Amino acid sequence: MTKTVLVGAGAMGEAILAGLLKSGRPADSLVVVEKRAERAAELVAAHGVTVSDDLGVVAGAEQVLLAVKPQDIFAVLDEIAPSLAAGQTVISIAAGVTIASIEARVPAGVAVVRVMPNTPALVSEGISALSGGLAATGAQVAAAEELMSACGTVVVVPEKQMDAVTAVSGSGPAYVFYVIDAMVEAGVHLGLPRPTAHQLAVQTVLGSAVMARDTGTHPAVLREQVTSPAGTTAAALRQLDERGVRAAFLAALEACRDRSAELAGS
Ligand SMILES: NC(=O)C1=CN([C@@H]2O[C@H](COP(=O)(O)OP(=O)(O)OC[C@H]3O[C@@H](n4cnc5c(N)ncnc54)[C@H](O)[C@@H]3O)[C@@H](O)[C@H]2O)C=CC1
Ligand SMILES: O=C(O)[C@@H]1CCC=N1
Repeated sequence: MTKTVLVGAGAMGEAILAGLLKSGRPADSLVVVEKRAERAAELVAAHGVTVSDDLGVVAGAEQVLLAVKPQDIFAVLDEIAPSLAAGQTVISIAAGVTIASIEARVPAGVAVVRVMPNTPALVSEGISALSGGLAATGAQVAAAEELMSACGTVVVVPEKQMDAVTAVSGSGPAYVFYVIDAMVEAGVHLGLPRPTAHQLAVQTVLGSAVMARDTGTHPAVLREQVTSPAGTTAAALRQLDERGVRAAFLAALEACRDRSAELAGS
């Protein structure tokens, strides 16, 4: 029996698919619905899953995970609603789109769970924040948590925090890749061979993240440990402060949160 139908296998849908398969989820318990034929062929070749272009396959599935754009989700919901029945769970990862707006489009008794994942799901190092809707039972929320735990860590949050979550972790990988890219380019500017600069920057970010997670020490303290009096790090951090990098992060995350809230009405 098809346990889970994944609708929309773009960047995030494929990352979740890959995380599920890597965690040992059998390919025959999943069906992917992807409307672009070229993309569907890529997914079959890369993951050996069944890919359909028929949204009717959601009938009878335990969970229907919607990974289409916020601008497309209501059209998809209107199309699948006649095939849904009480007891099924619709899981949406669409940024900004509220549980209430999804509940209004599905039959009574269909559970809705809203999730904000991130792309490191692809390597099982993602983090997903999850909120259950009114019709979702504890068991259905737990099943959604279990599904997403194949992609990394899962935290349960009140839905009102979802736009802020999107600003920190949903879009967060993009800021980290931006920082890595900037460090590599700066390293090349300073004369390092590009592969060396790349390896140094990536491992530095990875090692720092693991250290922050595993020691539980406040990041400001970890930063102080790197900063010798009148040394090199102090000279670098002074430039970051003078150029307003901390303020830029605040403005960026505020803009992200606001855009997420705007997408509610898309
Ligand atoms: N990209 C990311 O890092 C994250 C994305 N999200 C959310 O995930 C969703 C997808 O985002 P992306 O993967 O970036 O977008 P995308 O545009 O790469 O993927 C969307 C996919 O849905 C397919 N699609 C559209 N309508 C369809 C239909 N009727 N039937 C079947 N397939 C259909 C498209 O062909 C495309 O492959 C969005 O709602 C976004 O807010 C959430 C967290 C992180
Ligand atoms: O950029 C976006 O809208 C999506 C949602 C979170 C990350 N990517």
